[in-house]
Amino acid sequence: MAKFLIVEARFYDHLNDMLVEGARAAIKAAGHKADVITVPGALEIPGAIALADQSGEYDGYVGIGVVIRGETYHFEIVAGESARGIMALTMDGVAIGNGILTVENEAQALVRADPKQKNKGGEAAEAAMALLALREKFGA
Ligand SMILES: Nc1c(NC[C@H](O)[C@H](O)[C@H](O)CO)[nH]c(=O)[nH]c1=O
Ligand SMILES: CC(=O)[C@@H](O)COP(=O)(O)O
Repeated sequence: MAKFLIVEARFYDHLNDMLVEGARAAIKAAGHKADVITVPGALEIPGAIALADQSGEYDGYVGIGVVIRGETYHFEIVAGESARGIMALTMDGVAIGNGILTVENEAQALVRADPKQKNKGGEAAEAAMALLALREKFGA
């Protein structure tokens, strides 16, 4: 059994509830355990994962969040830099699934957050578990 940490940026409660539900369900269905911590926004997710990984307490991570485009360039920064930070950690061998929605509007987010529709939270958890399985396969 592996232990995962779901790191959620709780910007939109109703959307995060669905994303975390999907991630938890996928992890439980695979026979693993999950804890959840909350950070202010998506930009804090990579740093929180890096800090948690230093503890050695977790085998893998799922980043959960919702970034909805506003009026300024900030969307590109939040969406792009949170993804880049997660990618940098995965390239360093940390098993992370990216469940941060980067969307134009709430309607797009609802479809992707809903476990009964696109279930992006569950999808991200599956990705984290797949990377952990590769780590174990390659003895990393
Ligand atoms: N606009 C959204 C943000 N913005 C906040 C940043 O993620 C960050 O917390 C802040 O810049 C302080 O470092 N975060 C989201 O997760 N979603 C958004 O739509
Ligand atoms: C994704 C964002 O940062 C966005 O919510 C911020 O909105 P705005 O660009 O209108 O300040």
